[in-house]
Amino acid sequence: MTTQELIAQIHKKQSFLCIGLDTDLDKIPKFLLKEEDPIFTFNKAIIDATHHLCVAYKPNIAFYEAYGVEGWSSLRKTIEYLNENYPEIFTIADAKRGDIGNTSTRYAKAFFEDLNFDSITIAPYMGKDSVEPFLAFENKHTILLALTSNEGAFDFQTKKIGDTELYKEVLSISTTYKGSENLMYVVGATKAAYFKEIRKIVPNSFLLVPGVGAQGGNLHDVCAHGMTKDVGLLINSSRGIIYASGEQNFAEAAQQKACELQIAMKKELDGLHQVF
Ligand SMILES: O=c1ccn([C@@H]2O[C@H](COP(=O)(O)O)[C@@H](O)[C@H]2O)c(=O)[nH]1
Repeated sequence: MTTQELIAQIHKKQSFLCIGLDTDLDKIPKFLLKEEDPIFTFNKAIIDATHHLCVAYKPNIAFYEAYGVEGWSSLRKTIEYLNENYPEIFTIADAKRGDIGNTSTRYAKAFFEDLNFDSITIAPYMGKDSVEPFLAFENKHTILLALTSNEGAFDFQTKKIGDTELYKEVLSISTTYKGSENLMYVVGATKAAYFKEIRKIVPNSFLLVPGVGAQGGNLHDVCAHGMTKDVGLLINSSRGIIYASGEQNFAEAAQQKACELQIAMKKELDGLHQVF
């Protein structure tokens, strides 16, 4: 999917919501456990109930790998279901990969070619030759971890190298990579105070923003400092939406939570149109 197609979807749906499919057998409604593939059954119901309210889904790969071959099969069914039934949806493999060049190429082939995701999250720690293999894929997007939502982000990411914080170096150096027009960045909603600085370095890039809801980040604060004229934000919520209910009505409850976020996002978009 191109960035322009993603922007068009955001305007059409008046939403920049990304729903995280962190599907955990210990948390899904118990009655689903008798299904042949409970993870896919759960994901399909969530997707069918919420696809009109969001522009992206983000399966976190750890939740699938944890169940071995069966988990990987549920992941494959989920991405195939999305691509076949909702091709307008932007898909994110939250895999946090990155390795020496030839290994990164295999990761890229796994997620972009075999599974046909639109994008993947990548750890930037190994630098240029670990990231550029992902950027070589046309109309695929590489989402670099810049300033993450967790407390441990302060261990390294905000430490200074000379006069500059590490996360700022990640942002500015990565813009020099070949194919950098396909870069997006992860910035936690819990780090709203940093968005202004981040926008000085990457004024137009899309930011994937996890951390609203369960982690305490605030949508309005993120939008106030992070929005661009093309919106430039994908706000992720996982547990806050998909586990809204553990009962028979789990999909309706997820729809209700997604709807609340979409309404809040529409308000932010209305505000944006008054500015630009
Ligand atoms: O900085 C980061 C990077 C990734 N994540 C992931 O996003 C979701 C957040 O889930 P919630 O339930 O909405 O808190 C999850 O998959 C994380 O691994 C992040 O939280 N922060």
